[in-house]
Parts: sequence; C-alpha cells; structure tokens
Amino acid sequence: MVGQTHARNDRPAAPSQCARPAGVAERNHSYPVAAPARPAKPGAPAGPGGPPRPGAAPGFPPRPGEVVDDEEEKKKAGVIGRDARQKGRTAGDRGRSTGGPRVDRGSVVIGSGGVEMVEQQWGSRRGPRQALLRKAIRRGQQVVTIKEGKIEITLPITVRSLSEAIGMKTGELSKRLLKETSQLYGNNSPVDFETAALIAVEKNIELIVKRQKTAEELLIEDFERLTREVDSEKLRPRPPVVTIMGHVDHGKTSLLDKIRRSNVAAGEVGGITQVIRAWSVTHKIEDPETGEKVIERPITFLDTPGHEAFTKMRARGANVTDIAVIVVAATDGVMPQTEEAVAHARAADVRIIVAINKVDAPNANVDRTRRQLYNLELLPDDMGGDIQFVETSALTGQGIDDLLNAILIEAEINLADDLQADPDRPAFGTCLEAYMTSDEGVMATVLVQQGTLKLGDIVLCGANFGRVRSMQNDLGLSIEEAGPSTPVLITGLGGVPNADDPFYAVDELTTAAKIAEAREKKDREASLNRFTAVKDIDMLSAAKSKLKITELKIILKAEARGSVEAIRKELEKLTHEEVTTRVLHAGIGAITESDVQLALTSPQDTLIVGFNVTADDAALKLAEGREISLREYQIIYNLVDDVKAALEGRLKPIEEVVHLGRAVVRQTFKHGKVGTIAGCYVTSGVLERSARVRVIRGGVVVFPPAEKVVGLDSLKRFKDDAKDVREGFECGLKITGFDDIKVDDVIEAFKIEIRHRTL
Ligand SMILES: Nc1nc2c(ncn2[C@@H]2O[C@H](COP(=O)(O)OP(=O)(O)OP(=O)(O)O)[C@@H](O)[C@H]2O)c(=O)[nH]1
Repeated sequence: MVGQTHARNDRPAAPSQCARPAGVAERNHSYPVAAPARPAKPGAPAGPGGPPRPGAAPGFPPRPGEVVDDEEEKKKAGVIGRDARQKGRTAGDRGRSTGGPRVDRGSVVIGSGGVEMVEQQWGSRRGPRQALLRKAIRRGQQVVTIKEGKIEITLPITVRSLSEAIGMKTGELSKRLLKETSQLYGNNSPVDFETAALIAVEKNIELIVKRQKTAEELLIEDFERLTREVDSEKLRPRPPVVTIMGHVDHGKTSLLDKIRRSNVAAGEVGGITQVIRAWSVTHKIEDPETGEKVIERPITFLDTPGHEAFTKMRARGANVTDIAVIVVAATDGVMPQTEEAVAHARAADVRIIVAINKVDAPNANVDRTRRQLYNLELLPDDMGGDIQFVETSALTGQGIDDLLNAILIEAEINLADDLQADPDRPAFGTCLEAYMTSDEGVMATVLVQQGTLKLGDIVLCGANFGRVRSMQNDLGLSIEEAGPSTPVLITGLGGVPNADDPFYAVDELTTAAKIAEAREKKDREASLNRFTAVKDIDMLSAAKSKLKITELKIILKAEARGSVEAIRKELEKLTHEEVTTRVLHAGIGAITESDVQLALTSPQDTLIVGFNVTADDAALKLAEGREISLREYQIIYNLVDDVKAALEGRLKPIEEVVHLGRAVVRQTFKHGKVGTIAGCYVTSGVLERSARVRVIRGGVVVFPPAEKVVGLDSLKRFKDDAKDVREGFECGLKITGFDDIKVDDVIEAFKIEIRHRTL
C-alpha cells in the first residue's frame, strides 16, 4: 500500500473556503482566511499577472504554471530583478502578518535572516534565477522549493522532512508549529501527520504519506527478484516433489512404505497418518545405451494425511508439489476425498498421475475405478488425455516400479523447465511441519525449494527466526547443507512456525529478528481482532434469540502445530445456537501447570485436552483434588467425540409432547365435593391416569389456559380406578381444577417426554 493517502483528496475549492485535512479535528487555532488559489493551468487565459488574489497588488507575479517568455515580461511581472526582490520582501512580510503563504512563487525573497531562494517546481531553471540559486547554495544558505498539489512524505515526519516537503524554512516552520501546538520544535523533532497536513494545506499542498517499505517487503522483493532475474547458466536440475493424495485407507502410506522398504503404516497410531512427512528416494532407470538400470534419479515424496481433518494440510502439501499421485483403491473406487484430492491438485496446477491401488484384492474392480476416474476428466493418453495411469499393489509390490518410472517420465517430459533451481542463491522453501521437543527445542521439517540451506544459516520462518543449529536428512543423518527439493529436519528456530510458512535464509540476524517481531505483532493483533469479532457475533445472536450461550472452554495442547490446527478445525464444526466451544489456549508441548492454572479460572466450563502429549508432574499435582477435566488422546476422533459429548451434556433437554389418545364426553355428573365428572368414550389411542390433558370444544382448547398443564384427579372404569383406558372403551374421569366440562367436549391426553439433545 505504497502512497496511501491520509489526507483528504479534495483541495480547497474557493479562496474563502477553510481547508482542513481529513481526520483533523476542529482545533483552537486559526486557519488562513484565504487559502492560496489553485495555479492556473498552463495556457489558461490570465490577466496581467493572473487573476487577482486576495491582497494581491497590481503587477502580482505570474501564477504557477503560467508561461513567462521573455525577460522583459518577467521583469514586468516581478519574477526577477530588483522589483522581484522588493516584491519578495513585501510578499514575505505580508505572509508573516497574515499567517498565509509566505512567498510568491517564482520570486526571490530577501529576508532578514539572509537570502531565501525560492524555486518553483514548474518552469525553467535556467537564467538569472538559477545563478542566484547556485550562489545561495555556495553560501550554504537554505534553499526551499515551493510546491503545490499532492506531495509525498515518508513517515515519521520531522520538522526537516516537512520543511523540505512543503517548501517552508525550518525556522519558520518551527514557529508555525509552536503556534499550532504550543510546543518547541528542533529540526529533527517529530511532527504528527495531522498537524503536518494542516500546515501543508495552508500552502495548498496535500500531503500523501508514502509508506516506507517494511523490512519484510524488502526481503520478499529481494527473493522474488532473485527468482525472476536468475541467470539460466546457474540453473541445475532438481528432483521432482511428489505428493501422494487420496481417500482415507486407500493405501497412500503403504505405497510409500513399499517405495521406501520400511514399515511406517504399522507404527501409526490408529492407522491414520497424522502429520506431513517427507522423504527422498532414488530410483534407478535404464541406461538407454546398455539397457541396464544404472542411472539414479532422486524423487522427493511428501506423505500427506488422508483424512478430512487434514484437508488444509493436504492443500498445503499440493502447493509445494510438482506432481500429485492420486491413489484410488480399486476395491472402493473413487470416493469423496479422491475428488477433493483431484480438485486440490488441479487448483495447485500440478501434474497428476493416477495409481489404482489394491489391484491384488479379490474385490478389486479396476474397470469400474477407471470409469469413475474418467468421469472426473482424468483421461489416459490412449483416450485422448495426458494422465498416466498405473495399477499398483502396495501389498505385493506390483506396479511400484511403473509408478516411479511414470513420475520420472512426467518430470522429464512435462516438467523439465520447472524442475530447475539455482543452488547458489540464499535458500528459500516451505515449512512442512514443526513441533517443540523438550531437549532439542523447535524441530521443523522444511522443504528447500531454492538455493542451498547450510548449517549456521540465519533462517526466518513465519514469525520465528534463528540459526540452523543442526540439520538432518530424511534418514536421520546429520548433514551440513541441503539443496533444492531436499526435505530436512532443522533445529535452531526460536519458536514453532506454522506448517506452510515460507522460510528465507537472511544475511543479518537483526533483519530476521525485526521481521519476526513485526509478524508476531501483526498475528497478535489479528487474533485479538478475531476474538473481539467472534465475541460480538456471539452476543448479537444470543440477544436475538434470547438464548444464553453456554461456552465450553478448551485448553488444547498437542505435539505439532499441524495437529493443533486440524483439531481446531474439527472443533469449529461443533456448533449449536446454545452451546459452543472456545479454544482458550492452544499450544505445542506438554500440559503444564500454567494450563491447569488457566483452567482453574472456570473449572466447570473448561476442558484440558492433550493430543499426543501428556501432563507434566506439576500440572498433575495442581489438578489433583480439583475439579479439572484433563484428558489425553492419541486419536483425533476420540478427542472430538468427547468434546462433542461434553457439549451435548450442556444442552438443556427439551420437553417433547407425545400424544396418547382422545376421548369424547358423552355425559356429565356433578358429584358433591369432587366436582364435575365426565363420562367419556375413548375414540383413539389410550387415556392414561398419569396423562396430561386438555379440553377441546369446537376445535378450540378451552382448558387449561396457555402454558399450564393439568392432569386427572381420577380415571375409572365403572367404579374401579383404572391405570389406563384404551380406544373403544368408556370411562369416567375428573380433570384437575376444571368443572365446566360439557357433553361433546374432546379430552386429549398426552405426556411430556424429556429428550436429551445432540449437536
Ligand atoms: N490388499 C491390499 N491392501 C492394501 C494395499 N495397500 C494398502 N492396503 C491396506 O489398506 C489399509 C490402509 O492402508 P494405508 O496405507 O494406511 O492407507 P492410507 O491411505 O495411508 O490411510 P490414511 O493414512 O489413514 O489416510 C491397510 O490395512 C493396508 O494394509 C494393497 O495394495 N492391497
């Protein structure tokens, strides 16, 4: 937002108008009675010396923009020469006495403090004026430029910078400021924008704040320039980055596992991939000359989670990716998340390869799966498309080689230009995952995308920075540098970045610190705003519905930022107009004493949940004997289910009316103290002794009054008390508190059931 206008755009329209910049409140000061008139446009008709201005003497110098051609005319107009000096003095004096513009443009003013050179921003700089200007500069006198219109100024504004911007001597400006604010000013004193704009307006200048580029903007610009202006000589091929995507349980991890010959799937808690991981593998391809598999080609794989809870992470996975392998189990065929994965890959504009997996399974249906994929407009080349289809089995290993070949073919044929990077420039890349450990501090998996990341490099990642203290490759081996397309685990960052934050290797620690601090401040402000906004909306809707919203506060701790985000997203889905969750605090690492302290502020309404982390001793000790709900989980769905149950428990049960039956009154009897008894015939359902009843006459409920419920004093079959009377039978009954019962009245029986609600 460079050049953002902070001042009002409309300039003083008429000389008598009192101009004030936008946002300047009425103050106890005097505005110039007559703001300077706008300069006439070049070539605009003007009388001798231009249209008269308030207080202008005959022979007033030409107005800005007017062209004065010959020396003679200039002299006549008082632009140069003795007259001008004389006029300048007069004008200056006049300016001082009225508080209006001090000098006339184009004139040279001899003031008491020496020579003040006044140069206008339009017109020629040659001739005697220029000579005087040079002389003044030689003498070290102050030269100011009279300007009009919009002038840019950089924050912070000082007396000196304002003086230069509006063409007013610093001494004069300081005096004006003193008058305006009753404060003393030095040349370097800051001037607030409103005051500066006010004084500028008096000189017919609209100040526009030219925002200085932030360190962050400069850094990003620098990196973008490096990418844009890269010397093609420096470019080297880099491995393709491949993301395996697809529906849950379709075999993504197993496929990668087969590729890496390690057994990752078996070790996963709950059988679900829960964080992004990245690996480099090397695939041997045939030497075209010998036919032997000797040429080694590296491929970088990102293992992205499959479940919906990780949609955001998966979307990120696709954005750092060159090729997306969409895995579809031939047993299930295309599922919702298959379609989602295809959409992500297309949105990220990456090449797609289809792996039809589980072809070994007895219920595999490859043809059906293919047809479903064609419907998603994924067409193989033999059908006019350009998508490679590979049939695989992660169980038997069938097709794994074909899949790797397909990736390398895709890289070579369709991505050759993209798969190049300059390894010699400062490193740039993306954080894939980060978490906090007690011994190593922050551990971040980053993918280097440009340049080479080296041990000791200063890295800025999101709102965090630090020196790369250690670096491990995907095999856990310590390495000293990592080139393009290499995933590495680094330590040394001061805080946990988000999974998807870009990282930059920067030269100066102070630059990194400055940018990180600015980002953190911005994040903090954004989160405060978000909180306020949510609160407002909550209150508004509560007021509207006259419902009191019950809030379940959550303190969430997890082992990785990605998990926190995924859980947060799931919790956000648990909404209801009466109950809601609020994540009071979310963080990485163990549940600590301070988390429990936080929960103790309203223990009944707060849940502390740990995902893949435990509570430390101090936290447990503090929680002991107090009503703190502290739970640990290893599977995201259990956590979400429990929070859901806790929310549902807070929903007030609703009363549901269950209709039992109806009876029509055939006779009435008055019975001493008992009151009026109705002899009835049950026309439908059943009348229960414990039922609630209402009396309907001519289609209108005549008893009980609204919002009251009544039952029966008695229900009898002949002379015996009855528990219930069914359809087709007669009975006698007395309605509590009602004696006005009449023949043909309908008695409706119902009961009220309490039903617990769900979200
Ligand atoms: N028969 C057969 N079973 C497979 C094959 N690939 C995977 N499986 C099985 O399918 C199940 C799910 O496999 P995963 O590799 O965990 O699936 P995923 O897509 O990574 O699952 P998420 O990480 O939960 O998204 C496991 O029981 C695997 O053993 C295959 O090619 N054939």
